[in-house]
Amino acid sequence: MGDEMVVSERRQRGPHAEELREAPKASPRRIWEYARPHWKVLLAGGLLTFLGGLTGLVQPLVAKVVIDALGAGESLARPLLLLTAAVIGGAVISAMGTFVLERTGQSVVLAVRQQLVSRLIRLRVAEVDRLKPGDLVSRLTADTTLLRTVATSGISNAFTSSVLLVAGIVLMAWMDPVLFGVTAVVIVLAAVTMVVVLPRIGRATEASQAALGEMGSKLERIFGAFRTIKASSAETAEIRHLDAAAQRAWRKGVAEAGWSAVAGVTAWLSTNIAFLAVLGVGGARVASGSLEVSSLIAFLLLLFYLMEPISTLVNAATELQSGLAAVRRIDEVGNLEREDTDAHRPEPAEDADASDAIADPGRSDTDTAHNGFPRSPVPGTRRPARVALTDVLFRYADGLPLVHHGVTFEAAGAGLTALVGPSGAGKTTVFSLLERFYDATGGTVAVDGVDVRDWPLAGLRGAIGYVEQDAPVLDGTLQENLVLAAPDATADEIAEVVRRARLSELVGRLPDGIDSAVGHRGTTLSGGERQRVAIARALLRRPRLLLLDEATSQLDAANEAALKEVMLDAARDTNVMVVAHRLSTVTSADRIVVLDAGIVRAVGTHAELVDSDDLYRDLAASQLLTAS
Ligand SMILES: Nc1ncnc2c1ncn2[C@@H]1O[C@H](COP(=O)(O)OP(=O)(O)OP(=O)(O)O)[C@@H](O)[C@H]1O
Repeated sequence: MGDEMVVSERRQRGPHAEELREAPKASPRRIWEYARPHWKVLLAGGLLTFLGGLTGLVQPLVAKVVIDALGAGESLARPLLLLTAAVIGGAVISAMGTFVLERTGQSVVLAVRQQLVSRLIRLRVAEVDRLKPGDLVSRLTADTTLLRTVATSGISNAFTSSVLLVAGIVLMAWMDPVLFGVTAVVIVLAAVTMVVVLPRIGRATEASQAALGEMGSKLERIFGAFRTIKASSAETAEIRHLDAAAQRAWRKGVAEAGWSAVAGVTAWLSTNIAFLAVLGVGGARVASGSLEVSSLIAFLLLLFYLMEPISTLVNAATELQSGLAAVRRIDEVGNLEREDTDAHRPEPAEDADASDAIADPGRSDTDTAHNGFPRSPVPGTRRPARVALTDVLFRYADGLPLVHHGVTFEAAGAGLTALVGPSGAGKTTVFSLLERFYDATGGTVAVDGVDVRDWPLAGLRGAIGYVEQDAPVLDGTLQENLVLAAPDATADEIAEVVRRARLSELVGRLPDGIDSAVGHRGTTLSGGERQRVAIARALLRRPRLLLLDEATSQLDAANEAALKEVMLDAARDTNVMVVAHRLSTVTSADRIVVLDAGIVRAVGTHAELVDSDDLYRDLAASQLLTAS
């Protein structure tokens, strides 16, 4: 024990940061990357909007014809008809274009949400352990909602306004280069102001979204321990925490609104000043006879017409900044370490042990179906798993002390193995390594002679039934809870585990039987019932290895006896490992592993250990209650 183990590069995990790793500042290209799959629809929508806008551009030109016709005393019927057709046609085409573009925006958001959900669910346990779920939830809800604005009106408005603006500028330059020069000076000054203002909008948005995320985390903290908050009369203090985050979101929101107002007024002022300047310079030129009145009016109309695309473009740029802030927060989730669900990796490893395990005919129960998940095993063909830990070194994160200092023990075949030891000895951590919630820092954790890191993850977990210490029951019905890990279980199989987990009486008592709702976190069930539901769920998976983390709280005698019976029953044909906190559990165990401060002190039966191990004798004398 205690030998330094070298872990291959492949197995090393990245540094363990305390917060979400900051994604680099998002560029507008990131938003384009999300939109790219829809480029054809985007193009069609863009063309429609552009066409709609073009008919608008034609209007000043037609107006010039109307005025010229008026001056020449010609009929107005034709030009007016043309103008009406341009207005109505333009409106219809614009509406179609806007719809197509906004629909694309919604599709972009849908894709982002789907990707985010799949990333969140596949996060490694280690990442979720150090993060705040409430903040992650806000990235899925609040940030994607923000992205929707930019991906819908933002993309379409930016696109249409830019095109119209460019067309307008070209038209202006063609109509009168001098007046265009006057306009350009004013517009360039406005653009410079925007360069200063826009990044500030982005930063304010990001800070306000972060504050929203913090509110989510605080709420999640409160509802995660609602009874404790009430019982501790901590409502006022918790409200203060939430209020502080809400105030921060408000401050940043106000800052964002302020900068947006500056951007808006800059756009408005610049076009109006340009209007006045053109009127002044153009008027002087009309007076000197170098410009026709109709040309000045047409130019002013064009400028007036361009006011809208300019302010829309400014709005779109503002939204783009918010969208980029949201994309950055969404991208940070993408940087988190995810599990390789390796649904399509057929074999565990290249080493000899691994191929032995695969070739073993007794392994029919770990066969994988088309999607890599274990098939329902044929009763009678299940072979209990072999578990072996060899010189396992483990720390939860770089910089933290070792939890396991070289743990070595074996638990092979059917039977009950009890892990005992003082609180914090590293018992639950053994289960986390077997389930690969975490990977060992050194040494090997093997199931059936194959390093767990070389098992396809779905295959490994499919062979294991796991009952956490606080035996979580999820919101939903009893039936939904039971089939969580075995969605294909038949009614007979469910009835069988209900009987084995001593739940028949409960099912009989509930108003809707097995279809009764159990409440958020199973609050309508007792602690012992929740535990048995969790065990039944694990058993329904027909595991070859059952990991049971015994609750530290005391159960009443009837519940304790029921639980022990269920365990012993399962141990007849399954390798059952239990983190034991009760004397009755260990005395029934076939093998007891005594862990102390990250090393295995002794292995044996109850009788052997009472004779040979002082720590065990003390633990047994104190009923193995680990809160020592
Ligand atoms: N996610 C985690 N991150 C960092 N440290 C952890 C984490 N989980 C557990 N630890 C630490 O690792 C050590 C071993 O924890 P573990 O839960 O394995 O102990 P245990 O023997 O099961 O204790 P108990 O009997 O009280 O449940 C403890 O010191 C604990 O503080």
